[in-house]
Amino acid sequence: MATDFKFIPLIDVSPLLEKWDHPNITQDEGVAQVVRQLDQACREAGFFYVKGHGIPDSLMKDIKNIAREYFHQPYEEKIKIKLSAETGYRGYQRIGENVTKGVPDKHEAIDCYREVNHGMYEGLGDVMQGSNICRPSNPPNFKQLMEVYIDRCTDLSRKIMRGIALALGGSADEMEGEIGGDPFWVFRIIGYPAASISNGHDKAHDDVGCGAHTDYGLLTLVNQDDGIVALQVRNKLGEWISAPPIPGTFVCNIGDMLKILSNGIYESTLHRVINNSPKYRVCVAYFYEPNFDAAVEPLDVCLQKTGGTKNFEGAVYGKHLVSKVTTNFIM
Ligand SMILES: N=C(N)NCCCC[C@H](N)C(=O)O
Ligand SMILES: O=C(O)CCC(=O)C(=O)O
Ligand SMILES: [Fe+2]
Repeated sequence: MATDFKFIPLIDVSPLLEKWDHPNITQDEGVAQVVRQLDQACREAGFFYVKGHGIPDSLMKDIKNIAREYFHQPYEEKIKIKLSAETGYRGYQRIGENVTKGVPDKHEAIDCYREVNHGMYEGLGDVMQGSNICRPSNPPNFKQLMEVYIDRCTDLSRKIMRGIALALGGSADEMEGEIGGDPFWVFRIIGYPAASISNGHDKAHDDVGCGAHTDYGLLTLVNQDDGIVALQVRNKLGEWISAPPIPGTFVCNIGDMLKILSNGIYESTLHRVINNSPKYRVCVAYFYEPNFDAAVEPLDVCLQKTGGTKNFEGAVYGKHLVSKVTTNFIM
């Protein structure tokens, strides 16, 4: 359960990454320390920064720079990969098309999902079926860079999830196999326009780049633009705690499916984005999600720790996702 945390902790995950598949992983003191930090962060904030993650700084920067270049293009170019129901909700959405709790968000984005081929997951996959137009051919390199980046994030997320599984008292591979062995990742490249100039008057309200929401799956890796403070996380007192960018780190947070799996020991924390800076902000978000057809239920080990009663209904991840994407857009 989120507490009245005032800041978001930073965790060096390198010991976990070094030993992620060691048979005696639970006996390693370095790993045990990371696991304790993950547990505390997930209980208190549902958010944490990671360093020592092994993804080169150059790759983290390159993907943000190419995102910036993409959004800088004229609308006619960007709309060539327009998101719609026909594309399986993949592709480009302009400012105001994504809606959170009924309010249009002040961001543009490209949404990309793991491939869904015809007939996969029986009927459940149909909504998410689409060509891969979410992989733009302009700027050149974009597609290739995206693929490299997504692979690295998938690998890192799997290893962090192993640490989280241990933190919950399970085995390291607790969240693999039927739950997350074939993760239905989501990849979003997001652009937030600079704050509008208010002629010195107090603005009646901030322009909300992305309204308060929780993420849908297991674990999100956010690669934020350096130098702009815009992401905010809500604590138990209802205060919005900033998550300022720390160069070279990812901001990680828990999604709705991990809340269910942990039977509420961990929760998906509300967060939002307000870009009050005079600069355009880019953000590259990678979402590590369960298998599309995973039937997500509280883990036995978590049920035992929480008195044996299910605090949440189970969910099929694909259904949860479809219920979100089909209501997220006004186009
Ligand atoms: N795949 C994820 N998590 N995307 C996050 C978008 C959150 C905003 C969305 N309009 C909503 O209301 O959920
Ligand atoms: O822009 C950010 O920093 C976070 C974006 C986010 O929360 C999301 O896309 O789910
Ligand atoms: Fe989010």
